[in-house]
Amino acid sequence: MNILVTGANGQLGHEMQSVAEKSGDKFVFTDVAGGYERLDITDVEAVRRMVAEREIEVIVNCAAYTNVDKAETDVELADMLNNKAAGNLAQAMKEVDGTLIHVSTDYVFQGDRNVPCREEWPTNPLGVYGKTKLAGEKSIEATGCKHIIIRTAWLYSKWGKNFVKTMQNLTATRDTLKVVFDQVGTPTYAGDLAAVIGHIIGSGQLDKTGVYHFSNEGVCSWFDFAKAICELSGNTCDIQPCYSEEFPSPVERPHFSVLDKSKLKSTFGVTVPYWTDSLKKCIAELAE
Ligand SMILES: NC(=O)C1=CN([C@@H]2O[C@H](COP(=O)(O)OP(=O)(O)OC[C@H]3O[C@@H](n4cnc5c(N)ncnc54)[C@H](OP(=O)(O)O)[C@@H]3O)[C@@H](O)[C@H]2O)C=CC1
Ligand SMILES: Cc1cn([C@H]2C[C@H](O)[C@@H](COP(=O)(O)OP(=O)(O)O[C@H]3O[C@@H](C)C(=O)[C@@H](O)[C@H]3O)O2)c(=O)[nH]c1=O
Repeated sequence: MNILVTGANGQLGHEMQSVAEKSGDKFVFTDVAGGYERLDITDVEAVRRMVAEREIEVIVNCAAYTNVDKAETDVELADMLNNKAAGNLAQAMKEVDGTLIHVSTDYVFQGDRNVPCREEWPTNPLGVYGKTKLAGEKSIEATGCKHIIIRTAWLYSKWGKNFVKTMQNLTATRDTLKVVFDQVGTPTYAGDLAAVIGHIIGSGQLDKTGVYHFSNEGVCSWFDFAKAICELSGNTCDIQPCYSEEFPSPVERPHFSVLDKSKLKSTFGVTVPYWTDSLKKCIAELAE
């Protein structure tokens, strides 16, 4: 199969490259930066051309606008990337009867119930990032293409910018730190998400159109996550829990966005690593 990966220079895009190395399928890795073959997903004609020339049957969309705070004032670009471009990719797949594997977020939920969020629950994003990601899901569905939308959460890896790398730096350079404990969710190691995407492709289950949830197993607050990162990195910062109000941000985030993964596990038959086990793996990789 010929598979197009967009956003190859991002966290998930990098991890998809390890998946490709172990696969018999032919992958084309693209981005707007980083020395990959150039594909701007906002350019629908360029997407169509690449799909036709490379006879693409599956697109794995790892490209997105992921700066949650900045999206509040950069609404047009966030919408262009997270919504309209997602629709472009879906349209291109519809035209060749291919499948779009797309990644969305726990931030589509308001997060005001303290039970794990299920796929069919009502959504109510609190900020521009979440709103544009939800609009992207709807744009994909509207094309009628075969699609697998995976909502994930709190993604980290050794690549790019993420909470693990930020906390490693802060806890190595500061004596004390405040981290919110009233936002609860589950971290996701991008390598585990890429492996699940590889499994879905490899097991020929691309016709199982729908929305699915995936994160690592377990539950924690950003405070607990920060404590684990600090300890596993061998740092000794005094981290104190705080309320969201004490950590100023232009955008409100969900208080409880743990994702229920039952649907993905039963549909695709995958087992999911516990969050601290995967965190240990990533921190070991970062130490190399
Ligand atoms: N990060 C997280 O915590 C979470 C992410 N997600 C979702 O998971 C997916 C992957 O996220 P992640 O790997 O962290 O994302 P990254 O921000 O690490 O990577 C996104 C990539 O897309 C590229 N890109 C930007 N504009 C374009 C464009 N016009 N055409 C093609 N590529 C472009 C970026 O390039 P450049 O850097 O040059 O802009 C970057 O390389 C996204 O859909 C995201 O919404 C879901 C939950 C949590
Ligand atoms: C750096 C820092 C952050 N925080 C808080 C801010 C925020 O509420 C929380 C996490 O910080 P971040 O900047 O990583 O948050 P954020 O960028 O909102 O992370 C989100 O990114 C998008 C792309 C997603 O899809 C989400 O799943 C989620 O991963 O920790 C502290 O309390 N203290 C600190 O020192």
